[in-house]
Amino acid sequence: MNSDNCIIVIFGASGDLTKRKLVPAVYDLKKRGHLPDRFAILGIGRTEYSEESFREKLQADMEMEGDEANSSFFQDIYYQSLNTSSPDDYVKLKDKLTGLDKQLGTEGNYIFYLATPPRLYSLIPGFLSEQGLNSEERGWKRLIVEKPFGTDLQSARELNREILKYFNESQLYRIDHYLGKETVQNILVTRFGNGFFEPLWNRNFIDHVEITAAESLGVEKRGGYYDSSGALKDMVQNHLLQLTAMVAMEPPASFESDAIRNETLKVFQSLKPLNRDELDNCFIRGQYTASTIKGEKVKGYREEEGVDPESRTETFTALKFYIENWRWGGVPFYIRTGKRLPTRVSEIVIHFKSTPHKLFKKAFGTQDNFNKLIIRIQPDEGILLKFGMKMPGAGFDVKEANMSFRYSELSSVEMASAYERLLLDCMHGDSTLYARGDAVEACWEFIQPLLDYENSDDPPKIYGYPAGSWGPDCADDLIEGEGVTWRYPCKNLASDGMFCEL
Ligand SMILES: NC(=O)C1=CN([C@@H]2O[C@H](COP(=O)(O)OP(=O)(O)OC[C@H]3O[C@@H](n4cnc5c(N)ncnc54)[C@H](OP(=O)(O)O)[C@@H]3O)[C@@H](O)[C@H]2O)C=CC1
Ligand SMILES: O=C1O[C@H](COP(=O)(O)O)[C@@H](O)[C@H](O)[C@H]1O
Repeated sequence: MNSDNCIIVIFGASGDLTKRKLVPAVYDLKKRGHLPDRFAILGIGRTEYSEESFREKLQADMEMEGDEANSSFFQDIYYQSLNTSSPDDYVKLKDKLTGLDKQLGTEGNYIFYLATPPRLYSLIPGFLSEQGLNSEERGWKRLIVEKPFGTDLQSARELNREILKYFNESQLYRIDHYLGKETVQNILVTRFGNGFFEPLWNRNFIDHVEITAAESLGVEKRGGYYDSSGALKDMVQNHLLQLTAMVAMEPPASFESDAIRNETLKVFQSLKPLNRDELDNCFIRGQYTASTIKGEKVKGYREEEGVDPESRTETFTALKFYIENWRWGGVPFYIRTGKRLPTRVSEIVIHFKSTPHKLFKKAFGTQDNFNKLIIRIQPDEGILLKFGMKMPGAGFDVKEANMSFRYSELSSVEMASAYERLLLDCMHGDSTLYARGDAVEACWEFIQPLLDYENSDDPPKIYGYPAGSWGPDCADDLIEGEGVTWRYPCKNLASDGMFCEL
């Protein structure tokens, strides 16, 4: 599909997200021939740059030299310094855009990308609207809003309400970059493009579902932001619940954006509310402590730059919950995410029920339940099916066997980054892989009792776990059942450090 000629206006253009994700994503789109003939990026920030010095900064950030740096891509990048809170500066922005339209032929089609501190997300749309920059009289106007979309249920509702005064839902693109990952989209194809998974995909055959998003890095340079957020808001409210919806949703009637988003919303609306009395048994919080990983000393969270030395913000969380509907009644979902875990891996494990009668166990003493489907989101994307097979030789010794598929074997084409995919979708006006306002609010509604508990006078415990381990030991207690544990794709790496209550 061809994209319309357009300008991407990035607010927060001197920031980390722009240099690490957004501009590289547009660069890759250009390399793959996905950009329209007439196109520009207009960077916006308070910092003063000339257009040339802004281009040079981006080339340096992207470590580009020689031919790459001289490519026509950088000639399409412009910059305007602007104080996001000054109404007069938006007059200058409008003039700049009108000038670029005349010069380049971009036809008044603009994507406004909000990559600023989140408090500005509710202000910038109002200022844009004062200048008529939300009007689609001449060219389309789309607004991409970065995460976090609110910090709790009330603020998310207010933010929706405020932005919707100026932009319609159809113009609004709330980004959740997990939805841009190829393998996340592939969950839909796996489930709804094959006849044999779906008949088993329900409470009759599935024992429990496990979703993990583990990171080996700590908070890096984002300590200031992270300390006011924590794993629950940073990862669970958005990415992990979106993954849950992909696993749990009903087949949509069509592949239209709203058909899919209606089904994901129904999942969020069916999440069994977490009630305060149960929370101590289904909600675990952890924070990484100093340790040694592969011989190297690693800081604890409280020693990280920008973090309160007495912080009680969780860098790990695990949660057990249920989806109350016909398909999933009684099936526990376990999710966990954390920083400074032993490896970077995101995966979904569907644990199938064991056979009703353990024929081989009775006769020969061995027959575990091997039946799992593992959907690996990253890295080394793919799908692994585990089942039991007879070991060659006498008797009936049953061992685990694997059938695996690697995404990289399907095509030699390099996979697009999530931001690349999502930006292209926005250029095409396709919001399927963006979160709808009602879904974002439903996710906050589910999380809110946990936030209330965290902010109460008697907050939940927080446990220290050594950086490089799989989080607090007590996370294992969440999963109930004979011989059932989390899947550990790689062993603990921490060679010292303490598990403790903080
Ligand atoms: N970095 C990441 O990996 C991710 C970031 N995000 C979200 O994207 C947004 C941007 O993040 P990130 O790039 O890391 O943040 P940075 O702090 O690196 O950049 C923020 C940018 O906003 C600009 N800005 C505009 N107005 C203001 C203002 N009034 N006060 C302060 N800064 C202002 C700053 O430029 P100037 O000073 O020139 O005005 C700066 O370029 C955040 O909301 C974050 O939550 C989401 C996912 C990942
Ligand atoms: O949104 C976020 O996601 C990243 C993890 O993304 P991934 O694509 O690397 O899995 C996380 O590090 C960050 O804290 C969070 O804000």
